[in-house]
Amino acid sequence: MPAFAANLSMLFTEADFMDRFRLAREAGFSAVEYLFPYEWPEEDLRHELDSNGLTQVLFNLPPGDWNAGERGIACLPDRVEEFREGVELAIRYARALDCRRVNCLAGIRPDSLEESLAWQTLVDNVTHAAARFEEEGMTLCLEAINSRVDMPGFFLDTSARVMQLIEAVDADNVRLQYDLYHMQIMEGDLIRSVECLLPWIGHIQFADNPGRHEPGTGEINFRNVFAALDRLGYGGWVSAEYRPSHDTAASLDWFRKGA
Ligand SMILES: O=C(O)C(=O)[C@H](O)CO
Ligand SMILES: [Mg+2]
Repeated sequence: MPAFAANLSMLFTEADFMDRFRLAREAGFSAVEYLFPYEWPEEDLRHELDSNGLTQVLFNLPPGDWNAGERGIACLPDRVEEFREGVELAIRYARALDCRRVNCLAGIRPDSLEESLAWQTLVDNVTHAAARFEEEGMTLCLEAINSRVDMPGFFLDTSARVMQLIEAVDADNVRLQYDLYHMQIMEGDLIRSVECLLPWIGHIQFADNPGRHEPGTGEINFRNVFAALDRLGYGGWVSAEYRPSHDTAASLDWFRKGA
């Protein structure tokens, strides 16, 4: 079975955020991720990781105003300074949490923004972030997110688009974050895609589709997908990023039984 991590922004939400680390450990996880660490002091997060023996595998760069609907600012030309400040803040947290991987959300392109300008801004921002991360021994992940259900207008919505960006940036520490849920919606053909893209995949997440719930609630054959990851020799983390259909404990059958 792959090495599984729990996404604390979606799992264990029955409890306050700081209590979710303990719940993840008690459920048998050795690693966690969550959307953003920035509203908590680094030392408090570090304490939860240490006292529960957990590894932090991923978080995201600051996304702009999340509550106002922003989903990253990397493609927005009038936000470059803010993006760069976010890179430095993320590095501070990554050092404190000993987290080697940070995801960059491309953002939603407003209709008024020309596609070529959004693309060039994204290439420049990712190039900058990758260079800073390289100095820190960190990997920059780029996630393709579905623009059909969850994030209409998201600028990077296919694996091909992310691969185009990885090629344009041409840095050794930039990788594709392959989320099985988003890719099932946009592309399907999951096992063959992972096989083709494997050398560029830096992180994997999953939820079933439709509904974005736990394995077994939808159409993805997780037993076969996880077996394929093993067969292909994928050595990275595979994070459970789903909304439990009832409560978290009841949603973890896939984990207890190995999908
Ligand atoms: O939504 C997802 O799939 C993610 O992984 C991002 O971290 C946040 O939207
Ligand atoms: Mg994801």
